Amino acid sequence: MMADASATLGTLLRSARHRLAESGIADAALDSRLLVEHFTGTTRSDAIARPGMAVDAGAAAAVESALERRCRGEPVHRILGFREFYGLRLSLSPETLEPRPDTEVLVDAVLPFMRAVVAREGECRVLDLGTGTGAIALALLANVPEATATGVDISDGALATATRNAENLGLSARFTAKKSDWFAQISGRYRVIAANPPYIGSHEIAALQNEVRLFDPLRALDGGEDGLGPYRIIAAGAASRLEAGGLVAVEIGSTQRPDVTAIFEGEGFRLERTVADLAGNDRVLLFATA
Ligand SMILES: C[S@@+](CC[C@H](N)C(=O)[O-])C[C@H]1O[C@@H](n2cnc3c(N)ncnc32)[C@H](O)[C@@H]1O
Repeated sequence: MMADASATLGTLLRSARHRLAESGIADAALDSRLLVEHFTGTTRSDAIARPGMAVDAGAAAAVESALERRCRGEPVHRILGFREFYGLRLSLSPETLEPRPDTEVLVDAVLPFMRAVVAREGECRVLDLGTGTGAIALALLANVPEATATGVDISDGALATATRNAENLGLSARFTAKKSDWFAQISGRYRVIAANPPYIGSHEIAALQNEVRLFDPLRALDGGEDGLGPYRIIAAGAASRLEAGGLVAVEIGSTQRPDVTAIFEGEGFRLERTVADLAGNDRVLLFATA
């Protein structure tokens, strides 16, 4: 499909879907709709009510270039530059992991605890280790107006993106971005320590899907030789940064529950709860001090 000065929204949507399907893109219908809507500035309602509306040549050319990127395997949200997480629109950058729906399970698991703390004490301090786009911290803040959060990352680019996301969402007064190698620069105590650390074994990276391996930053994926290195550091440092009665919530790979539990138990924690993701896999572990 070439940019066409006489394109209408309906023809553009149809040819975009056809083009992605022919290239073997699994979600051709959804991806084509997301790309066309975004780059033409239209909505689903426009597509239904006004399929004959003209699309100017600039917008059609932008759609064309987005489709080329998608056909070459770039994930649709990387092309859009943002992704929805827990109802929040988060900007992405090359230094940030694209937040995943599985991580929303961690937010769901922590929110009731935070609300109970706020009901008793009027505040709740959260530390989000490896914050990336700020996804976990910002979703928690958006849903608990009395809470504050510090988002830690080792990547300057990720911290810049998290800061921008906090500003765009009106949460920056309660969010602090902090550069730190896990706990190295963290001195205070927090009621909740949350982390979705890199947890893929270094030798498994080569076998990941291209969309992950080529577009998510390696630093967000690689958990060292056995994928457990970050958990060992986080478990070892958590007790001295946790307030009394605090909670540690970590996302895990689907087979890592026994290993991660043993690591935390070895540091004096007790497994409170295992939470499954939408596919039924173990995905989040909640620990309290024993
Ligand atoms: C799997 S991503 C999670 C991002 C975000 N929390 C989410 O759930 O979408 C892991 C994050 O940990 C960060 N990270 C990796 N090594 C780190 C370290 N030594 N100290 C702090 N953050 C680190 C990466 O830059 C990345 O943003």
